[in-house]
Amino acid sequence: MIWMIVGAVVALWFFHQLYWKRRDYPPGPLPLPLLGNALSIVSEYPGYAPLVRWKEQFGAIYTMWMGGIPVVTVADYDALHEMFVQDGEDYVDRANLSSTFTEIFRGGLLGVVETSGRLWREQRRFTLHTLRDFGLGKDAMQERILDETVHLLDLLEKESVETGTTSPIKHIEKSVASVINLVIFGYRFDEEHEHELLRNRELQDQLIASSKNPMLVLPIVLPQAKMIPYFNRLYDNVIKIRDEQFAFFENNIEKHRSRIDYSNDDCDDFCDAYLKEMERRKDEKDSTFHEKQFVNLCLDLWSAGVETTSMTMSWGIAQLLHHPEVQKKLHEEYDRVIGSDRLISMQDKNSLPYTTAYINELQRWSNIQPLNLLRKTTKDLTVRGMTIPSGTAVAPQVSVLLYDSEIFPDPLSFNPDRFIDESGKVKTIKQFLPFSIGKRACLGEGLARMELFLFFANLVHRFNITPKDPDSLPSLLKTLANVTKPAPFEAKLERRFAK
Ligand code: HEM
Repeated sequence: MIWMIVGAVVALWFFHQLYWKRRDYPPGPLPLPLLGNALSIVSEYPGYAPLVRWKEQFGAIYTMWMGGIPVVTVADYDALHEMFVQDGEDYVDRANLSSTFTEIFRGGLLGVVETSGRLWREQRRFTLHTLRDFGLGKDAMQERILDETVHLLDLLEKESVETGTTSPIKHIEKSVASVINLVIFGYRFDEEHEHELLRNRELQDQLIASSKNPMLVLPIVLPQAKMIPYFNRLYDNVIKIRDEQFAFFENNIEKHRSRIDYSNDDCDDFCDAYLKEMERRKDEKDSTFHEKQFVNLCLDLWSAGVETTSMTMSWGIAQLLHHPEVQKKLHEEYDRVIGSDRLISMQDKNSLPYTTAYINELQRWSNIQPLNLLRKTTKDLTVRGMTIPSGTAVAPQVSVLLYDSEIFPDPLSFNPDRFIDESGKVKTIKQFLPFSIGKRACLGEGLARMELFLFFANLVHRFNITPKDPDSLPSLLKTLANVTKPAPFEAKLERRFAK
């Protein structure tokens, strides 16, 4: 008798796992109990292969399961446009899969990456508008980025001359972090301030190491566990790291506050602009502009902006070492169009189509976010005859488009010419969407595009870049991280023009 009951329970459980819980969503790969389809992604890291395979099997819209959570995945251009542009408001909210973690680490649903509703709208609009006023895409921003680019090139050259080679990744990360810090707080990580960046990096590493301990989940989901000293120590350690990370932003905000002049509208940086907006709205009921929100917004601009941009740049140097023929074509373009050792600026961009094609191909090939951030449906929907309930997590999986062999034949090979048309101009390919699509598309796209262009155009214009050892080129394997990351490598730089 007991075995019949056990058998019935097991059968019911399988019926629920394999059919019942999946019946309201678009079809997709069979999820494993508890793990969902996460194992396929992890075992075929960074996950492009299963995502592409499932598209071929189930079509443009399919459901994959991350643990017990269904994620409706959208993986073709027409469907992305239909859903995220034409019906953008239906998918405008962010899915938050771990609200308890957010509450503890951020002090609430704050910032811009994880938020939704009025707070997100006001903060995103203000941030985009303010970055534009500071010259995102205009001269003031270009001046800052060019200045930082020159610092970076000098540093790479100095190391290469002194030691014979340079290890570019760590210098690139510092430079990209300096640009974000210049925009937010008005200073770069020069010798006086470098220790702040180093400490931030240490804290980030410690946070990642602590969150790998599965025991940490207990005091987070069950506060009473903090009465046991071991769990209390684990929890306290994470809170200490968070507080020190926030203190970096809070100290900078305090310094700005102590010297700000609220009587005029001029702003030196984003922090000035934010504090003035806070002051303007101080009598507003439920204003979304307050210090805790600002600290979280700074954290978001840092975490969304630094790794993405610096890893794309690092992949770019690795690919130049693998493809001397690409470097040769870039040099020919600079010799023909620029014709001297002057700095290249955004004004030159339209005359340098091969440089743009190279950067496009770099972003396509490096495909740095295999799994995109998740959005959430704001109501019950029917798309192409399939139902998607309100509140379902939805992923605009642009990484699948970047590796679609019908749009980009032989997608894993690196070939900038695929972005050049018959007349030698840059080819627009609508499926090329590295910054995603719709209302939640990347907020830093303008800044990132400018950084990538100014960095690569000036780097390749100034130097011949060769491998340390021609028989041992950098690995192109993507290592496990938030975004796809190259393993450390070295390169030799030689000036193309005498000093
Ligand atoms: C090569 C560089 C970059 C790439 C490839 C990239 C890509 C992306 C992608 C794919 C998203 C997700 C959009 C979605 O939900 O579908 C995103 C969001 C975001 N990015 Fe970027 N990004 C880059 C650089 C930057 C920079 C430099 C900043 C900041 C200064 C930034 C700030 C953000 C923010 C704040 C969001 C969240 C937007 C929102 O939820 O409204 N990103 N980015």
